[in-house]
Amino acid sequence: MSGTVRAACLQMTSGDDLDANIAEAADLARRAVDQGATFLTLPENAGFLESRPERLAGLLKPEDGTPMFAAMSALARQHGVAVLVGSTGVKLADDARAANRSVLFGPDGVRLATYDKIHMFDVDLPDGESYRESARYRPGDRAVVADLGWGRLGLSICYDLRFAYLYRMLAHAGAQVLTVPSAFTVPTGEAHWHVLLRARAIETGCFVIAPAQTGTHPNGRRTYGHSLIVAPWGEVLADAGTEPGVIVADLDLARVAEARARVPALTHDRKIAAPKA
Ligand SMILES: O=C(O)CNC(=O)[C@H](CS)NC(=O)CCC(=O)C(=O)O
Repeated sequence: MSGTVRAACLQMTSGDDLDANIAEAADLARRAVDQGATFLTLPENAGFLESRPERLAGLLKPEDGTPMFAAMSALARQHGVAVLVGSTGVKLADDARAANRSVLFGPDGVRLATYDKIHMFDVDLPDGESYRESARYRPGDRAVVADLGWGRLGLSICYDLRFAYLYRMLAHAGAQVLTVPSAFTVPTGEAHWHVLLRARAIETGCFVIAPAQTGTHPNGRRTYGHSLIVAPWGEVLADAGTEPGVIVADLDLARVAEARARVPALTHDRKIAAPKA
């Protein structure tokens, strides 16, 4: 599959008001469509960014009752564009924990793929920030690719970015574009965000599209912003900075094959023995 597609990252500051988050996403989506984008991506926790357990309980709904999914399916159909809801928390029937779930809608509004975040952000940062994502969310255990008319996507979410094997697996499964919707912390974003995203693009010869949360959220969290679109050779095509807004870039799918022809590292994997302890 080939051709050129205009992709957009919708950079948001999501809070705990479901309707307000949908309104922000819809406003940014219209701006992206006005700029000619036909593939729209929303960040992690686009539906709500809320970790306080007493509030979280009221926000979680089953996938088919999740308002952000319903709204973005309708918007996709209305504008005839594909929309990736980077993630929202989804209540599960068979687990007290929720899923941190990405859903992709095609231009007819039909759901094309569902991905549950695999790697849980259980981290204590030196500045005192502490996260226990696994207390609230059940990790996924399955990598996911999805086909749009113009190419194949490999899905991931935020902290997954630190696990290169996932992206290599997605590239070997035929992905040409990797999506990394995120809500990165400010200190880890400053230190690692751009270099990790560029590394994943370079290692796999894929475009990388990383829509991000930004700013200060109602629960007191701060996120790094800098939604990024990276080309397969590693160049940054667009960077959203720190304000909410939209960035777009044209993805020429021929550049995937070009980057992989220049350095065919993806075809040079080896089976190796582990080191002796
Ligand atoms: O907790 C919430 O409110 C919403 N969840 C998130 O924002 C998620 C899980 S805690 N954040 C990350 O994965 C940040 C990863 C990151 O920053 C890194 O890898 O450095």
